[in-house]
Amino acid sequence: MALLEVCNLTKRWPNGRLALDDVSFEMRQGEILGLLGHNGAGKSTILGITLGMVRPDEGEVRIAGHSVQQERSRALSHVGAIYEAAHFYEYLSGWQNLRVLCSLSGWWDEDEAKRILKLVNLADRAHHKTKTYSHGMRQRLALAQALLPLPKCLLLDEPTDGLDPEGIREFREFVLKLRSDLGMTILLNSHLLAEVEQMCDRCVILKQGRKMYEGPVPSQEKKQGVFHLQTRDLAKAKEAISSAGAMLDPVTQLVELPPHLLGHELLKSLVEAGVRVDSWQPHKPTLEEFYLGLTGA
Ligand SMILES: Nc1ncnc2c1ncn2[C@@H]1O[C@H](COP(=O)(O)OP(=O)(O)OP(=O)(O)O)[C@@H](O)[C@H]1O
Repeated sequence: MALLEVCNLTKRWPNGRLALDDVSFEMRQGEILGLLGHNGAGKSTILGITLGMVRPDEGEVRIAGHSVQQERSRALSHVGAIYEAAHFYEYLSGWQNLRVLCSLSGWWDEDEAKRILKLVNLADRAHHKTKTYSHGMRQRLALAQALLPLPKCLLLDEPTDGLDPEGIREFREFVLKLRSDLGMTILLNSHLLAEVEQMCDRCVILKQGRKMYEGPVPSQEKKQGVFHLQTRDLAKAKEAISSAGAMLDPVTQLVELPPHLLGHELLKSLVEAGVRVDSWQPHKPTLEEFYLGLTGA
């Protein structure tokens, strides 16, 4: 069942700029979906609409079946978010900040707060002032805030921006844990293709406000009919490959097979033609290759 449904969103800003053009996609319960696109592609506008902070011209977002535009508080009761830079009261502790911020929404449960602070690895610093926190700790406090009260769905807007490699890895592990331990559904808005590759089940790619792709993260799938060849006999290989009806790109050494030919059959022909084959592997395109090909960057 879809937990979050983005339905036919169109948004034109008052300055005439079209930020979103009929964008739809959905997220199933328990999945991690990456939202990708160049600067200005419309990712933050989608998040803003999903959080009820931006009004779409057309379309709506439904969370657990409730329309954000029609039943705002009901829909948003299922969502936690890290959206833009997190702001805290610097002279209060992490614990006090959580208490104040949660109380604004009329909800506070001390045991739950303790549990979440432990989950994000902040329990031992919870009573220190936030002005003493590192950037990584602030992001973990923002995550704790997003998780109170336990939402079904988490929206993360560039959550690892500015973190060092250790902080990025730590944050990634937290997020994967949230899915495995709590079955959380997570929308991740990120510029970091490697992050999306490592964390997401599926992705949506936007270009100039339009959806260009929705599906599995491409690098997780072997591309049918494309092999990577490593050989010292490039000229001989090229000849054997073209006489079998396939194509070799001499720069990338990728071989594209015609539909009737199987990889092991072409490998046999290469060996029979006397080509010294160092390696012959099904090609897994990276998300970067796929993304740049699609967005024409
Ligand atoms: N408040 C606003 N008023 C006018 N135009 C806006 C406003 N907010 C965003 N835009 C424009 O809408 C388009 C989409 O912006 P958006 O912030 O959603 O893109 P993004 O994909 O999140 O970009 P980035 O990766 O740089 O954060 C851009 O052309 C942007 O300039």
